[in-house]
Amino acid sequence: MAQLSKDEEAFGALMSVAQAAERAGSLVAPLAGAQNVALAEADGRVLARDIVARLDLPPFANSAVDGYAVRFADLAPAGESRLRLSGRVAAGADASGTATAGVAVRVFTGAPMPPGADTVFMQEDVGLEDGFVRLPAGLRIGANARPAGEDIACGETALKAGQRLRPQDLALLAALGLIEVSVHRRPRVAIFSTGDELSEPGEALAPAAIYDANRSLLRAMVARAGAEVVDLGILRDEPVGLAQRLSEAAASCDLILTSGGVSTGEEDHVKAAVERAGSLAFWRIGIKPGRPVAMGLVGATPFIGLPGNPVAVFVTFAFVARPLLARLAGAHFVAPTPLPVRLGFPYAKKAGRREYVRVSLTPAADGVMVARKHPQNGAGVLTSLTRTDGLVELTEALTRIEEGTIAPFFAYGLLIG
Ligand SMILES: Nc1nc2c(c(=O)[nH]1)N[C@H]1C(S)=C(S)[C@@H](COP(=O)(O)OP(=O)(O)OC[C@H]3O[C@@H](n4cnc5c(N)ncnc54)[C@H](O)[C@@H]3O)O[C@H]1N2
Ligand code: MOO
Repeated sequence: MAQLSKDEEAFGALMSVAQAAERAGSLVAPLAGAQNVALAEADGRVLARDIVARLDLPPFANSAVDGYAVRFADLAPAGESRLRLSGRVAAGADASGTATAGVAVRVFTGAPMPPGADTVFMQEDVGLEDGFVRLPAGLRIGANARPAGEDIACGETALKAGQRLRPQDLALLAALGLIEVSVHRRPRVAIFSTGDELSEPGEALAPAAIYDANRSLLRAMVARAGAEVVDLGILRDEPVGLAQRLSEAAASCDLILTSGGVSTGEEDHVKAAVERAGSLAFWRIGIKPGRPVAMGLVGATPFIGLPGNPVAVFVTFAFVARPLLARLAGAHFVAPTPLPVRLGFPYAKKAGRREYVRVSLTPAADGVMVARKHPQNGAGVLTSLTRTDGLVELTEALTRIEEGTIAPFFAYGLLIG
């Protein structure tokens, strides 16, 4: 608690993650400008307009199985029926001239239903003898037949503007016959690392230097979030040059992300540079790891200063930057849904901040997944991210969490899509 009271003395109560998200959201508006892209290029893009189905899906009633189509009314009211076999309709064939009164028609999966037929018996369930088909009792009317429009009806909204297109959305658009869609322009996101201690991978490592890991992390996270990456390299710890580079980036990008240099040390120059080139909206929020995160504007371009520690970069990108990026991209941000897991450890935390704990999952005898805390929880330990399955979220009000408590778990896949 001593640390918390010192924090409060120095900085006042920390802004919550939710308040920070709201504040950040109020500073950015969705980008103007849409473009048409071919379906083959549309994965991950954000729809600029609603898509209305211009045909029924499926477009015609068809058989869901290989079997025999009949008119339900021709079946015996009780017990087995026996109908003459007449006609054959394959997928892609024209069924319009096929007679169905009092007969069973051979059909295949995807074949149009012969006119008047409403029910299909699976071939495994029937008996064949001398040009007749024996049909067991018990099938309901409409069984194994797919009516036109059962998936989506002509005139219905198939996908809404703001949907970030996933593989299954692309399949739906293709099934509706579309070859291109109108999508929002992708935000251009400038990425900088800051710090005199940073070397580029591939270069010789100078004394007291480390290789820049955060730009690789951010490049991939930004790209997976559907934005265009503008990698601007490493900025040195020097406020005037920093402000200059930030202003240049603001002129050609829609969002600036930096990592490092946002804490309290006198070598942490990023906040001062942002104040020189624009304005700070907030600094420090109630999140761990990642507390020193800063947000502001450089000119009119939103800026997020992520902390330097790589785990803090991961967490603050996922929970602070990603919702803002979605808003810029014109997307409906769907907050990832955590799943319940059982904590395999007790935990003590400070009130007033949201903590994300790196955990690995193993199933217990009762089938519930048990979360085990990674032994190293330093915000600079990259293997704590590579050797675990995801993050357990412990919300602001919690202080003491007992082993066995059910807690929300975010698999990494939910945070980097
Ligand atoms: N007196 C205080 N010290 C610190 C505080 C505090 O409140 N008071 N906060 C701590 C927390 S929490 C974090 S997180 C860090 C964040 O500080 P900065 O954003 O100023 O980050 P740096 O000091 O520049 O770097 C922190 C750490 O991360 C390494 N780093 C930086 N960039 C990269 C990169 N691109 N790739 C890999 N590693 C990177 C850097 O070398 C440092 O070790 O501050 C705490 N201190
Ligand atoms: O909150 Mo800082 O991000 O861990 O170490």
